[in-house]
Amino acid sequence: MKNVEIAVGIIRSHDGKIFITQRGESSHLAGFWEFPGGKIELNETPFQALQREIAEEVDIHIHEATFLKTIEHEYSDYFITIHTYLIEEWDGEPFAAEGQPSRWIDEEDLNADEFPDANRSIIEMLKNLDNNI
Ligand SMILES: Nc1nc2c([nH]c(=O)n2[C@H]2C[C@H](O)[C@@H](COP(=O)(O)OP(=O)(O)OP(=O)(O)O)O2)c(=O)[nH]1
Ligand SMILES: [Mg+2]
Repeated sequence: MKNVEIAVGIIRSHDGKIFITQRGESSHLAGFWEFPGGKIELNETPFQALQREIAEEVDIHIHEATFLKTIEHEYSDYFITIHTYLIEEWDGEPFAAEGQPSRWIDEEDLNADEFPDANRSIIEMLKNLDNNI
């Protein structure tokens, strides 16, 4: 089966809100909310892909991000590998640069049912992150 490798950013403000976007009507997994990001291109590191995708999709520039973890998930027709980063510093103001719906959401209100299945363990990890500090 095909393997898709992506990098995504959890863009978190100082007051604990996370910026999420909604997948377009015509896309695969349409209607689900997601963390901005996308596919890693040839000759790109995961962080370079993150920087590029975050600039394209939400128009902010990041100098650094904290790598959280890599998760693997099997959808019915492909495998996905997701490199997850926490972004707490950036230049600019995030907005849905590709016209997709977007919102800031309190971390505790993240609902795994509104995200693709692969995101379930990412959301669990996020909710545990702050309890463990
Ligand atoms: N961006 C993102 N993609 C996710 C998440 N969870 C998840 O299963 N995916 C899947 C959906 C897609 O199969 C794949 C990412 O594809 P994409 O369509 O966003 O890739 P891309 O931004 O490079 O866009 P494109 O050039 O292929 O149109 O990862 C998530 O939280 N964020
Ligand atoms: Mg994308």
